[in-house]
Amino acid sequence: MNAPEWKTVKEYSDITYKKANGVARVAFNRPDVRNAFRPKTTSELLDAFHDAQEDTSIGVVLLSAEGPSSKDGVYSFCSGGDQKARGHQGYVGEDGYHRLNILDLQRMIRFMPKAVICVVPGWAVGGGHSLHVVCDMTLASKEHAIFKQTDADVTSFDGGYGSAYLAKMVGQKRAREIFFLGRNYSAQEAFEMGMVNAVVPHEELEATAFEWAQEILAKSPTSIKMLKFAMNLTDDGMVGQQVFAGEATRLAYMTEEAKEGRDAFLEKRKPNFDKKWLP
Ligand SMILES: CC(C)(COP(=O)(O)OP(=O)(O)OC[C@H]1O[C@@H](n2cnc3c(N)ncnc32)[C@H](O)[C@@H]1OP(=O)(O)O)[C@@H](O)C(=O)NCCC(=O)NCCSC(=O)c1cc(O)c2ccccc2c1O
Repeated sequence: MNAPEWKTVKEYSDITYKKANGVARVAFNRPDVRNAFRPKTTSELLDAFHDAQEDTSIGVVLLSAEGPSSKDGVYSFCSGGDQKARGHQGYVGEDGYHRLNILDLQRMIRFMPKAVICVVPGWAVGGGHSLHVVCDMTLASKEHAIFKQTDADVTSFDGGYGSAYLAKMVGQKRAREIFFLGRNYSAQEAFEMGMVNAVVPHEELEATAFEWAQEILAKSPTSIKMLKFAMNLTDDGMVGQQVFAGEATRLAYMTEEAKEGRDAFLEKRKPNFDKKWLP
């Protein structure tokens, strides 16, 4: 497969954002602090993800990271919330407000009607670990990826997707070990636990993610969207039902029956549903 011709969509300070061949690549770009996120980082991520969601030519989003660190050559995906930006009630942005807006990004990833692949070139820690959990799939660098949960070291706890959903993925005992002990796990160990889809040689990581994206893009967009929402549904309660049902409503709107209902209202007449009670 030819190398993608990435085109920068928009310049940001804390992330990079590019597109090529139906794929959007959103990447952390603070490698010298292991790609820790501050509120500005998260706002930029939300902006880029919103653009990718709205762009009908985009079917897959890669959430990745730039690197390595210019200080010591270490690769990272994301080390979670920037502890230097952490204030009394959350992470403090330039506007002085305290935020936990990474949870907004988690929901955006979870509910966006497109596949999101997490590309982990190095450390995936704390809130960075939770982000990989909430993505639809994860590809990890064989040589450099390390998965670690430090929430219990810094009095934080992702009580939603980061932990409870992780437990559905790797099992209760493993999830508790990951959070309670905060150990390092290699890409291979994460794969064996069921939280990584493939362990990829570092040099091939980005190309492999792009190939996986191309395979998904060859499928039916409606099927991918409905499958994602169907798999989310049982874990997302009423919101999951709402998201799935919203798409079912969209499909119903496309029927002749729905057009008749709309037209009858606009023409101030009774609808003629023509007794199409299909078996
Ligand atoms: C990631 C590490 C394990 C890497 O260790 P290593 O030894 O390789 O590197 P250093 O520790 O020397 O780090 C290099 C350099 O980067 C800076 N840095 C690294 N991580 C962060 C960070 N998270 N914030 C700020 N700065 C960071 C480090 O200070 C060094 O800088 P120098 O100037 O000295 O060069 C290790 O770095 C590590 O353990 N990092 C911290 C991981 C962490 O605890 N993250 C926060 C977890 S909590 C969280 O992320 C979180 C955020 C939310 O918004 C939530 C919202 C709602 C619920 C839960 C949330 C949540 O859990």
